[in-house]
Amino acid sequence: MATNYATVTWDQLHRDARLLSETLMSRGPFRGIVAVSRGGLIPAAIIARELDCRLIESISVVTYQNEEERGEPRIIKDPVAAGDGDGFLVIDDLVDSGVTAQAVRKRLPKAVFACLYAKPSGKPLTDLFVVEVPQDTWVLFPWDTAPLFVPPLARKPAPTA
Ligand SMILES: O=P(O)(O)OC[C@H]1O[C@H](OP(=O)(O)OP(=O)(O)O)[C@H](O)[C@@H]1O
Ligand SMILES: Nc1nc2[nH]cnc2c(=O)[nH]1
Ligand SMILES: [Mg+2]
Repeated sequence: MATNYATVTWDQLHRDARLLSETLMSRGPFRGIVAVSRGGLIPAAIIARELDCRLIESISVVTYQNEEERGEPRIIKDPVAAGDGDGFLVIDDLVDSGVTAQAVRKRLPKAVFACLYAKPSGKPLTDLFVVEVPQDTWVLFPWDTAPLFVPPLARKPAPTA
C-alpha cells in the first residue's frame, strides 16, 4: 500500500517525455511505437512527435480482476502491427511491480521498453526510464487529478484542545 503521493503536472510529464525522447534518439530509429494503453498513450504521443514516428500501435494489458485483487495479466488488445517487437519502441507511463512490463516483454521480446517513471521492483524490466520513484509512493498523473480550492490558513478553524 502506498504511503506517499507524488503529483506529476502536465508540464512535468511533457518535460520528462521530452527528456526520454532525447535519450531514445540514440537507440533508434524505430519502425514504430507501441503504447501500453491506457497510461502510455499520452507519453507515446509526445515521444512519437519528437522522434517523428508515425506508426503507432497499442497493447492493452489488464492485471486487475476487481478493485483489490490482482489476477494473471491478460492482453485484451494485441499489437498486431508490431510482430515480435523487432524495431519497435514500447512506451508506458510507469513500471511499479513490473507485472505489466513483464507481460508486454513476453509478447514483444525484441522491442525496446521505455517509461517515464520506475519503482525499484519494476526497474529491471525497463531498458530506459527518466525518474525513479520510491516503491511506497503512488504517482498521481495529471489525468488522475484536478485543481482543488484550498482555504487560507487564517480561515481554518482552530484545533480544539
Ligand atoms: O508494474 P505494474 O505493477 O504492472 O504497474 C504499472 C502499470 O499500472 C498502470 O496501468 P493500469 O494497469 O493501472 O491501467 P491503465 O494504464 O489503463 O490506467 C500503469 O499505467 C502501468 O501500465
Ligand atoms: N496512477 C498510478 N497507477 C499505478 N499503477 C501502478 N502503480 C501506479 C502508480 O504509482 N500510480
Ligand atoms: Mg497502464
